[in-house]
Amino acid sequence: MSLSATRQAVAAAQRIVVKVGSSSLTTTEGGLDSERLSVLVDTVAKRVAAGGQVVLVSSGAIAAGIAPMGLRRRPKDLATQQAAASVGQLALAHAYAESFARFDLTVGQVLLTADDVVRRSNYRNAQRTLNRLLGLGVVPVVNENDTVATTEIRFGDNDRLAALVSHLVGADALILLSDVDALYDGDPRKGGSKVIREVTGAADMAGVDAGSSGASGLGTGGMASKVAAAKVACTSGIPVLLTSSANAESALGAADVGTAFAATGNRLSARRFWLAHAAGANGRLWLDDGAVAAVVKRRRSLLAAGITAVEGAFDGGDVVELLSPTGKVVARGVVAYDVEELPTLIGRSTHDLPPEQRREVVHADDLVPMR
Ligand SMILES: Nc1ncnc2c1ncn2[C@@H]1O[C@H](COP(=O)(O)OP(=O)(O)O)[C@@H](O)[C@H]1O
Ligand SMILES: N[C@@H](CCC(=O)OP(=O)(O)O)C(=O)O
Repeated sequence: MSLSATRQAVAAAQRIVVKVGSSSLTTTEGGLDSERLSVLVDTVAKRVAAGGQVVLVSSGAIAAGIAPMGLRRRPKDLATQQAAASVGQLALAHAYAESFARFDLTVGQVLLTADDVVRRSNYRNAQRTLNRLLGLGVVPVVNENDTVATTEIRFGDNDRLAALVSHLVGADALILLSDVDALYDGDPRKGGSKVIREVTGAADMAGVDAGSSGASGLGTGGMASKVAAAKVACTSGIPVLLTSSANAESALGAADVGTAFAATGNRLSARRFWLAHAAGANGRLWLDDGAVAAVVKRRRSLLAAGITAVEGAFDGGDVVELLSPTGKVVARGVVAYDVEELPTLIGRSTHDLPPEQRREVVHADDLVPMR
């Protein structure tokens, strides 16, 4: 069987982000499964020994804290989740350090909050640290900084975090390891679903039901968050392989398992990636069809004439979403006006406006179309 170009790219990747979910590292009673963890470490160490650089984005802090804290199930309230993560992250980092030491490999713990990638200055800081760790031959083990992240500033799921980290480190591939061997057209727990081997564009995803965030017992993200994360990575030029942690050896070897998502877009600059995926949007601009075509197809700046409505609380310099007449987010960009200024300008052509208000509402350089 000849491998698709995506799988060949994953197999040949030099710098790889591997994301592993809680369900792959912990027992159903809620404690670390050291045996499965060490099998994963064996596989990662093998790839490093072969000259690869691996960033491990590992979930499992909350789940690993359940048993040591004497809890019987995953806590539902944020404070207890954070307490569990505080206990569990220590156990997780310790287990990785011990396990990688079998191969004389050092691990470095990197705990990130959403702010660390949403704010541009923090983004560059995290980028520098991760690059330095990799350059020094250390295996970075990344997780969300659960103990301090509040509901408002959470990534919420590590699949998204892994996609953002992939871009941050300029990864050649992202491997998402879960408890299911591939993406199916419906939840495989229900039976009768068909496996999807390759995703090369939106057409391959038509009719796929990945659930909302229907996670299994210990995870949080579910398949929908993996699909969303795969989209973030591959539309930014990074191919993705999704499979089970039981298939990790093949995933990091011949890449002949699971579902492969082809890189559909080009690598974005740090600024454009931040604009497209990381920055929080403070408002929404509704566009007419002509403006959608100008912005998305012809890559023009957005002018006041093509805007039909404005929502949100934003100042000039904030990030906003640009919506089509049907409400689809077609682009994101940095708006040049405060929200109060726009209502009197929208729908009017530039030459009808006073000279000081003739500048573009979103300049083409500050605008990224979304697929
Ligand atoms: N279309 C689908 N294809 C594959 N798995 C699906 C699909 N829809 C829902 N799922 C479920 O999503 C689960 C994986 O998500 P999750 O439990 O969050 O994993 P992890 O802890 O590895 O992040 C699988 O166990 C599977 O039952
Ligand atoms: N940061 C959390 C995990 C969040 C998460 O996305 O979990 P999962 O769906 O298992 O990848 C933790 O370490 O428990």
